Amino acid sequence: MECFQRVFVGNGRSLVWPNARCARYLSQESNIEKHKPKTGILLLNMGGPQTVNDVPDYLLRIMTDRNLIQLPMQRFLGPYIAKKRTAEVQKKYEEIGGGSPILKWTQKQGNGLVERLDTASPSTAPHKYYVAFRYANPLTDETMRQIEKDQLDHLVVFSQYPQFSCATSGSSFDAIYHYFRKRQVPANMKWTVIDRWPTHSLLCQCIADRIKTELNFFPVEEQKDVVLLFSAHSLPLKAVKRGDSYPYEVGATVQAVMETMKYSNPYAITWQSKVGPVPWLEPATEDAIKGFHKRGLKNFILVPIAFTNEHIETLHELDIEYGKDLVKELGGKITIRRAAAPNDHKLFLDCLADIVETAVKADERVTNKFLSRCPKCTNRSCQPYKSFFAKVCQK
Ligand SMILES: C=CC1=C(C)c2cc3[nH]c(cc4nc(cc5[nH]c(cc1n2)c(C)c5CCC(=O)O)C(CCC(=O)O)=C4C)c(C)c3C=C
Ligand SMILES: [Fe+2]
Ligand SMILES: [Fe+2]
Repeated sequence: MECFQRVFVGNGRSLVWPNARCARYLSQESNIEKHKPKTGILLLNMGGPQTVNDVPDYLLRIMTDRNLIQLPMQRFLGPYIAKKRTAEVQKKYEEIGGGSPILKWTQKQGNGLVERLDTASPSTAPHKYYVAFRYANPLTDETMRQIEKDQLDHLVVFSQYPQFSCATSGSSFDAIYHYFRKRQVPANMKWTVIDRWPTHSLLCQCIADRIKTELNFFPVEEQKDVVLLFSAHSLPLKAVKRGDSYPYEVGATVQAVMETMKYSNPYAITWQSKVGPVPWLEPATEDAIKGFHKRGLKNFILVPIAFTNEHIETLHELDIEYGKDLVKELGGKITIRRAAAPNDHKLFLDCLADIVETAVKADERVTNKFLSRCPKCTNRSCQPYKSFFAKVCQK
């Protein structure tokens, strides 16, 4: 008899619950013990400040992360730049409602994911999701402590960036390595690492659906000419020259989405959110809109392609700076709509669950053998002998 059974709770929803008639369940451990999660799914992301008061710490962590930014005399220059940017960044958060929605969306995604896994994979249930942010609460160290306490059988480390960059996913993996640098890795806990999923078919179907929703706001006869601008966070050219795979993986996502949409519309990849004076990937989203507008194009949909939640760069940069301010600057003779991020779209929750289920079934420590080592990178997250993968996954 199964120790766990599926209990239907209405609205077609179900939960996995201890089976009170199971002899093993009754005779052995307590109810509480049986509720102990067996499989954890650790959702990695950068996070964002919950309130404007959290902005200084958030920026300080960003500016002192050498996997993300390499500055001369970083210990001094990093905090200095963080302090200088604080007021400007706080103002932006105030304009989008006072804080980042990343945690809210991640929790919705975690709940949707666990619900699906409990139903589809009772043998590895109960599942529990954990959130580890790199620059905001809940931070990686705090979450790893909880994971150790929970004594899981299996931990699935799941980067929430679909495309790998050693500045983003790499930095999060490095934070886990850092946590275990002076600690024992839990001996009985199995690990699975999901480091990228840029062309997953359900991700592409979800993004295509988000685009179609926006296309329907245009007059039918204009819909096929609406320009889709897939907008990804830019990357310094220095990182591209080191061999970071992020730009190619962003390209792969865009091609897979367009394939799903049967190349129904004109499209381009553009890059947003450059910071500082060094050269970054171009064309910038703003310049692309201006350039296409000059050539007489007037209908656009901006599609966030490298981040799965709404965040400051969709809600402020795309919606306010381009969707409102730039439209005004261009004399109002242009329509810019924006596709929603995947957020809690059903197809996206199905996508997350499919990725985890497939990875667990494959029973390999690392799901993608092309674990990024930028050929010329000196970042700690790229150095095999020091890295998280060497310590945790490849022993
Ligand atoms: C998803 C892809 C991202 C890549 C690649 C990336 C690289 C990258 N970022 C910086 C510097 C900053 N990024 C900042 C915010 C920020 N970055 C991403 C995503 C990627 N970054 C997101 C989603 C956000 C916003 C999160 C939120 O708060 O909602 C910031 C802070 C904001 C600011 O000061 O304007 C900095 C700084 C570098 C240098 C880099 C590549 C090496
Ligand atoms: Fe960034
Ligand atoms: Fe690298």
